[in-house]
Amino acid sequence: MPSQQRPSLAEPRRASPPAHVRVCVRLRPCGQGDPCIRGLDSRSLEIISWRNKMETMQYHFDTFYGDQATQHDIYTGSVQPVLCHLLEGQNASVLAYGPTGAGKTHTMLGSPEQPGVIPRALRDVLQMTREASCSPRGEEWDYSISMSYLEIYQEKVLDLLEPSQQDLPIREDRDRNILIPGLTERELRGFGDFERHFLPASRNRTVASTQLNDRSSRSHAVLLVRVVRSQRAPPHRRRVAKLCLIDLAGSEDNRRTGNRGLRLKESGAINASLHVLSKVVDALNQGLSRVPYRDSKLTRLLQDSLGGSAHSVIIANVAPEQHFYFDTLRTLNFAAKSKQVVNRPFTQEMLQAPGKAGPGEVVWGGVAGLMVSSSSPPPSSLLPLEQLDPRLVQRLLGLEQLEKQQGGAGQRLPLLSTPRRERVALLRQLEETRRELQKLKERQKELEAVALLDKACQPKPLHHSKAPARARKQAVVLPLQQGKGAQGPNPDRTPFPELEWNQEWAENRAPAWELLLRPDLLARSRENLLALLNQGSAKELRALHRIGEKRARLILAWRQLYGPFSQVPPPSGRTSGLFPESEWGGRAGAG
Ligand SMILES: Nc1ncnc2c1ncn2[C@@H]1O[C@H](COP(=O)(O)OP(=O)(O)OP(=O)(O)O)[C@@H](O)[C@H]1O
Repeated sequence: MPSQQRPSLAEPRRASPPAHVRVCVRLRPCGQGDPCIRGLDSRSLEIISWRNKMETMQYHFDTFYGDQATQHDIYTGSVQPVLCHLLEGQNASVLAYGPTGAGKTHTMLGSPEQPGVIPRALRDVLQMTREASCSPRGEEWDYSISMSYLEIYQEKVLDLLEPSQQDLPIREDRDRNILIPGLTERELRGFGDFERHFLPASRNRTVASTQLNDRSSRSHAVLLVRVVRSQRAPPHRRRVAKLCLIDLAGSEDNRRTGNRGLRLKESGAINASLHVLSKVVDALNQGLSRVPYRDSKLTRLLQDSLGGSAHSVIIANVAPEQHFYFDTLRTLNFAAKSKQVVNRPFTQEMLQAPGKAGPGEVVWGGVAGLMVSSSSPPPSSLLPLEQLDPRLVQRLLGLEQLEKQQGGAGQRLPLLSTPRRERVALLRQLEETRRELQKLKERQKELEAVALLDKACQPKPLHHSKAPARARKQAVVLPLQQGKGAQGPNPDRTPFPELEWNQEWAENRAPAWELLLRPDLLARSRENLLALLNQGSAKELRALHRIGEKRARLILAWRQLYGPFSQVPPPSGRTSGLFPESEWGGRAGAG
């Protein structure tokens, strides 16, 4: 095969030593009133004890920045050191945490006179890649940098570069990289590009005046920067790293903020997600098997920054005034427990055919931290074989071989003639193999279910052709199919018999009762149906007209993989069925 067409190959991940989350605390200058906290040295501080005002409690962090510290100090002391990992293909993230009005936005964004972490980091990343490509060894490498910018507002993921009200989905690929299909990504060739995209986007972030801050952030803002390093000549190695810069919304004590109405609702969402963040840190510290990343959008998005694959820095911002006392204490306690979180950064390199993966394209197979993609394919068994992770294909082939060896009549392994110890080991290996194979088969079934639902979403073609069905069938992982039986593939038999039903649904023939109902009743019944589709158990779904066991399972599988449905089929017209065309279009586009 010419190298040009060779599929991407993933090398095993190269793990770095475990890295503790680095935690620093920044104290903002005191406004009115007496301070309740003061620094002791470059790592420690003390705060008045709530039990006894004559006593203090001491805290130690990686770094403590007093109220005289400059933006430059914070950046060079805590942020700059982690950026070098980006060129090694490892992820990094910086997160500003703290109560409202304590200086998070000042630290991350700053002002034209005192630029914060974000502009400084972008300037340096651009500079670093320029220098690396000009160095004598760098001649063989191309670098590309791109950015995306989003906010999480009231549990909705909103694009700040191309603002709309669409709540973007958060997905995870099989290598646990977090993806946001549909999120805009802009290429950055210089700092001018960054300013051109970032400044107007920052104005799109939701801010409002509260009693504690005139310009209080009402959302968590996340800037994602992707750094891709590709080798010009064969073997075309490619490393991708992600820098995640996060300005969290501040926790708010609503007895003091005086928030009402919308502000109170926003505050509820902010506090709830910060509470989940705290639970995530607790779960990681206790080594629990279930870390509640999925309990909020924020933690889902931060999954690879906390306890994941990134070099992470938390900047805990605190305010010195006494009326911030309990907020400060909570922040310090969060910061103290975050110190114990250990991340496992790794580098993964891909061998990539030149020109295959430009900015915005996703290489399947688990590039470390490849997070944002406006064109990532939905996870589906319909990926052509050459796009499947080669390790998986190899594994399947090996398993298939073993399965054949142990499964075929008259082909049993000569276990009886093997010495006892080896026999036990062999049997154990076979058992493991069987379990693994079972898992893979289940996964494949799941993917087939998704593929089936994908198909159901496509508008019905005017002229029926069998070609698409064949193409899909071909793309299903081959070794497993072969393992299914001796009949071999039957070209006349659709691999997905349920398609007929789905096609019918996709055609959207309005049932007569819908046409007769009053519009308000119809709308209500559709709302109920949507709630049932999104929350119903398999049993409840089966209670629906024309939904049997299989269809209920398909709906559950879809829900699990793609999140809640946003619409039910409209009563008439030519839309694509259960999944609205726009939504489907977004997903298809993401593919
Ligand atoms: N280190 C600092 N030096 C000077 N001024 C500061 C500093 N930190 C914060 N400020 C000022 O304090 C005010 C509140 O800061 P900022 O808006 O950054 O708080 P925040 O933590 O982002 O609040 P919220 O969570 O409500 O968005 C701003 O006017 C900011 O300029």
